[in-house]
Amino acid sequence: MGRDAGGPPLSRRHDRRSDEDDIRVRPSRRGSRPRTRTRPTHEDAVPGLVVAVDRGRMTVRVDGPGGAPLEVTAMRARELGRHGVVVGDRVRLVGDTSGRTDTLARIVVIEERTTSLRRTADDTDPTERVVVANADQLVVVTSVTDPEPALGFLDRCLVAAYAGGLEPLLCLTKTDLASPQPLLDRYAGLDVDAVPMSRETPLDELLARLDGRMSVLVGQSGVGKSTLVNRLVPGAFRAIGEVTKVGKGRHTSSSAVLLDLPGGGTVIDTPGIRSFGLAHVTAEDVVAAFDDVAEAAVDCPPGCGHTAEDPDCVLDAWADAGPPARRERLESLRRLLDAVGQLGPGY
Ligand SMILES: Nc1nc2c(ncn2[C@@H]2O[C@H](COP(=O)(O)OP(=O)(O)OP(=O)(O)O)[C@@H](O)[C@H]2O)c(=O)[nH]1
Ligand SMILES: [Zn+2]
Repeated sequence: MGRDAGGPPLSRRHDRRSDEDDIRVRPSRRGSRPRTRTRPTHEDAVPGLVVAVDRGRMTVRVDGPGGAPLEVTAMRARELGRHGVVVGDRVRLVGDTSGRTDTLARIVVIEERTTSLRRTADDTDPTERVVVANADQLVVVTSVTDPEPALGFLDRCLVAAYAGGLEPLLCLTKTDLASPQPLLDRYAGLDVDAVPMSRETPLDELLARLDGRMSVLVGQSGVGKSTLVNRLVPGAFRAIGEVTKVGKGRHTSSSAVLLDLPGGGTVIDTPGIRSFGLAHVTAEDVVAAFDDVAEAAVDCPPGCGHTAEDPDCVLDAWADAGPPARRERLESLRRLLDAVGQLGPGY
């Protein structure tokens, strides 16, 4: 929207068009100053991908000379206001994009996000933070034992994935120690894709799902996520066996970092994410990720939470009217909806 330098306050305007005409015939008292501030078009800005964020400094990957990837350090331009930049953001840069030591470019545009993995600090604090932008899938790494699967955390990860537009994938580690079957059964009703994994399992099955896509990896401490990342991205050198206490993660180790898979595709490791506050998520956001359920739920009363306690929820009737698998699907979905309703990120 254009801003007039010398026009009357908006409240006194009756007809915007005549007002503009008025200004044209009666030049602003400030003389040569242009009436409408011309915002830079940034047509020559260089497109890039944010691969790391560290205390206000972004590492942005751009096409260097000859198309070879080049990493440029950049800051947010002031004109972006409070708009945050996260790993996975597609941005446009101006200034020094040479990537040489001690140079700094400016991020002037953040492209619209296709997906956003979000969380809130806890379930009562509605301030939401985008953790990663534009990722295709959320890979939830969980061990089948040692440590025992944190079911509440798994449910919460799935909810965050569905609410953010990411496809969830379960990567079930340490299958040399126990069977993944109980976990597979738990999520069967939701059709969540799952890959069993141990240190000895070939990576093919997992790589087939990561190929050509941008995937975020989340997992609680000790599940074997670093072991996995080091296998997937030789040279990533993620620290293995490091003890991190929930809620006491150091900031230096908590930022997400984007890593390239040798065969194509990228994984984003999120060492600091041990919980998902879901204050920003509604039951509707979750239900919307399941076409069949969403279609049935249009007959629910407005604001229906779709849980077993919601008296007029039509989903029970929907489940009863179909094959037994529908009931299983509804039960699985309601477990996720319970996670939305629960308080406390440690749930
Ligand atoms: N038995 C078995 N142990 C594994 C497997 N994968 C990893 N481990 C062990 O589990 C422990 C934790 O592995 P990490 O890779 O450090 O786990 P993490 O998820 O990165 O945990 P943090 O370092 O706390 O973030 C280590 O002692 C690994 O050697 C597996 O497939 N089977
Ligand atoms: Zn309902």
